[in-house]
Amino acid sequence: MLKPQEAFQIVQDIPVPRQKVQVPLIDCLGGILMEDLVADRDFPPFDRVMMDGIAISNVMIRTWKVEGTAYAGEVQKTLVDPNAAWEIMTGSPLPKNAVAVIKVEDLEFVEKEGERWVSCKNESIDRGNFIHQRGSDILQGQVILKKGTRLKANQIAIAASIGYSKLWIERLGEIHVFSTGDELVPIEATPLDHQIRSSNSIMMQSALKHVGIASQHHHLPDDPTIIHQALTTSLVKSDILLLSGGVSAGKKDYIPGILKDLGFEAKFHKIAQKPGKPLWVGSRADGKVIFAFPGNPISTLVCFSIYFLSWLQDKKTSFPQVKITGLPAPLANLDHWIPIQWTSEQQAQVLKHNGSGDLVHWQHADALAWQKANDTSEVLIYFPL
Ligand SMILES: Nc1nc2c(c(=O)[nH]1)N[C@H]1C(S)=C(S)[C@@H](COP(=O)(O)OP(=O)(O)OC[C@H]3O[C@@H](n4cnc5c(N)ncnc54)[C@H](O)[C@@H]3O)O[C@H]1N2
Ligand code: MOO
Repeated sequence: MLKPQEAFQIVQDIPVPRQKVQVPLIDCLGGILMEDLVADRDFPPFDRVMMDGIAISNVMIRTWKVEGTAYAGEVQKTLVDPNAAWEIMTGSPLPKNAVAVIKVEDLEFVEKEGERWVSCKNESIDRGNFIHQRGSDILQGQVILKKGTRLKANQIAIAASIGYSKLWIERLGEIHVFSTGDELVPIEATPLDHQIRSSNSIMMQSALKHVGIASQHHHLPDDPTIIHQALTTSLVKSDILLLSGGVSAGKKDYIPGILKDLGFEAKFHKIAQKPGKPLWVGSRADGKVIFAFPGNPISTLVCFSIYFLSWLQDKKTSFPQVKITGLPAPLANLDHWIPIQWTSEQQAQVLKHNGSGDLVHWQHADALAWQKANDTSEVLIYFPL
């Protein structure tokens, strides 16, 4: 049977299916840019004043007559008298002939016989002071955002500043999440004695929502015809399906067979790990990918977090180490994911629980310690939850 690290690598090597779409800029976050974007003008487009204060051309004198006031949003002014100054505000174009800006905190203004004068005690005034020079960030016609860039908020701002209200991007489509099993009822239902409320799908959908991915949920009974039909319909719209339940050895564990009938090739079915042994992952020639998680809530949680989310987010999973008290004896043939809780910054203790169907005790888990088969060490690597 596959070791977790082998399974992890196989999953990482599956291409994440993405859709090519043109969407409003507000919806582009997290998408991958499909074209180079070019600066439509110099940035900044004019010599931009960086501080509220005055703009001057003579840096050798310390008192200037004020010729006028220039605000952001006004056309560029001209400093006519070489020994005079313009009062200027942050964001305004530097007046023609000015060579430096002095900030208002270093200035004193006085009114004399109907004229406004300004003086400054600074010892030296450097030319270019507080001037964000035209084209110093980028010149018109140069590539400002490269094709293939994953768009974060600051890159969305750049696209806006060069006039793109829509972009062509590659992004994840909606993920379809399926719970399966005749024993499951919706959250709001009152279960009969032999029934339980479904919790796996809302767990996965919440985690997806947290990372900004839209999903929809459907429940399926243990009926192969209905499952086959529902998955066929879903695969027309969605590139990634997440299923929980029906993948182990029970008489109604139909999922692997149905996925084969739908044209999916299993990358693997079963990993030498506990919990989560019967995880099924596969893909189809059209690039669609299905993760079918073992139904026990903790098995779904562990497989979803460790294998699926790291794949989806293209994250190199980091595995730091911690010293752990209360470890059980290692298993002979399976790697063991053990819930641990921090006792200090350096140490953690094992949480007692009743197996992978026990959501209650696992609520306190801060991380999953990875105890490899036959490994008796008390210092283990872990996966934060
Ligand atoms: N003979 C064997 N039996 C089992 C094996 C095995 O190798 N041989 N593997 C065990 C392991 S490990 C796991 S994990 C489970 C996984 O089984 P399935 O994927 O077939 O899941 P189900 O049988 O459908 O359900 C298992 C358990 O989880 C509950 N469940 C399912 N879906 C949900 C949900 N959406 N919300 C909450 N709880 C859910 C379900 O009611 C069952 O109690 O199989 C072992 N058996
Ligand atoms: O995934 Mo199973 O939890 O080992 O019961």
